[in-house]
Amino acid sequence: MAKPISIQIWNPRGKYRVVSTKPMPGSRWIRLLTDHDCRLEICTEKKTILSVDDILALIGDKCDGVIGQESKTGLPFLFANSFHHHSTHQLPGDPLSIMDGGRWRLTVLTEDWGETLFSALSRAGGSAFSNMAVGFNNVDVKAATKYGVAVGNTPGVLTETTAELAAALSLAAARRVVEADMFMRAGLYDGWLPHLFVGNLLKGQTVGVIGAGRIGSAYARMMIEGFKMNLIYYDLYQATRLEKFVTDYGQFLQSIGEQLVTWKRAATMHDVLREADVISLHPILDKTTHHLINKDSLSIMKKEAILVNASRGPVIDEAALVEHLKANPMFRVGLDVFEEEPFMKPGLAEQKNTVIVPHIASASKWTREGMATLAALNVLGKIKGYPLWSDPNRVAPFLDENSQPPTACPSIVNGKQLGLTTSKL
Ligand SMILES: NC(=O)C1=CN([C@@H]2O[C@H](COP(=O)(O)OP(=O)(O)OC[C@H]3O[C@@H](n4cnc5c(N)ncnc54)[C@H](O)[C@@H]3O)[C@@H](O)[C@H]2O)C=CC1
Ligand SMILES: O=C(O)C(=O)CO
Repeated sequence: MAKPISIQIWNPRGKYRVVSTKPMPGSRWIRLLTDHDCRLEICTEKKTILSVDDILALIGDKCDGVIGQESKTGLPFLFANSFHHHSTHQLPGDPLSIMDGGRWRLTVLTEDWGETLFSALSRAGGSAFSNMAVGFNNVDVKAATKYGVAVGNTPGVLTETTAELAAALSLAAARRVVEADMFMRAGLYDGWLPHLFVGNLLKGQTVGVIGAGRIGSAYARMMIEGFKMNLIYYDLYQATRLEKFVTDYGQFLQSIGEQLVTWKRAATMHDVLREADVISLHPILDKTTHHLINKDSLSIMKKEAILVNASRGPVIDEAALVEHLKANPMFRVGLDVFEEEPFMKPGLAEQKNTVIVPHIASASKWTREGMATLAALNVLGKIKGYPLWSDPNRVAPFLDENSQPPTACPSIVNGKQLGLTTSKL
């Protein structure tokens, strides 16, 4: 069995043993655990992704809870976690086979939180696991529930930060910021030209959002308030608050003599793809959203459209995207996530009509420290037998540095299945 080499131990005499598979930002999460009688072991191993064997070694014979990382794309439980019953999408052949330097090889792209790890955690006396992420497509929630392990995630604290990065990618792609920056640095600029890096004006255009949940709605508001764009969205559920916001904001604009902004809930995703000038993807990753954007869906988008993805890489068929980018030089993308992270499909990096960043959408200091705090409090709360927080989207009380957090688990995704009670707070 592979043994992780380096571990940092805090509060060695603590009664409850909690393991974190990675160092996390900030120190409040460490204090919260150690102040509550936890012995905290942080794996400081340099590997980006720990293998199942590494994590088994970390769990050992006695472990009360684990904080894990989504880290990468995370395909393993894509299909197991789906709560939706119909899909027109094909299952991928072998999601863990990736092309590396011209050879196919097997790899594990993420911490693989399935049957093996949850049964081991349960045998070690553990009942708590939390991802330091809102997405949990790397976790087999059914297996966790079977072994009585609560699965935490970190919603709310990363909504605005992630939406801001999606807005940054939209702008950078629309105005060709990266291309122009590279041109400048290469010393190619020799004076103003009428045709130099002409891009798209956003004002008055239509922004399309696919998956208008927390992040999708926050992004929509930014684009509507910032650039006075009209909205078309597709989601399985009606985004009532977002619709009301656009109606009210449109009326306000009219009252000051400016042009109205409008919203439309599309009956199908294809309506969004056909109509929108900028399309941003914000759904969860499950079997209904795997390769949602593929050769066919790309073909119905406007030739000069902008596509942004800060959700999960496999929502886009990246090989089809590369072909589309090659054939349509005025079509542009902003990508924070990739189908087989940390790799990119051949040809993507060479395309000038791309803006590509390494999965940094939630990377603001406040958000990352907050994610660490929420993940630690999910684990601590379950160990201590605290109830579930009544509204996982209202996490501010857990993040106030100057007060003790509520005695509740901020967000447990299988709380109901485990029969956990909900806090009255
Ligand atoms: N790039 C990054 O660093 C980050 C990525 N994320 C990703 O963003 C996702 C969304 O996060 P939140 O907005 O907090 O989640 P959320 O649950 O509030 O929103 C997801 C929305 O997608 C919708 N949806 C589900 N299936 C759909 C389908 N087939 N078609 C259209 N819409 C569908 C849901 O109804 C929901 O409204 C996360 O699950 C995660 O994978 C989140 C944070 C940071
Ligand atoms: O929270 C998530 O789901 C991420 O991708 C990392 O912020």
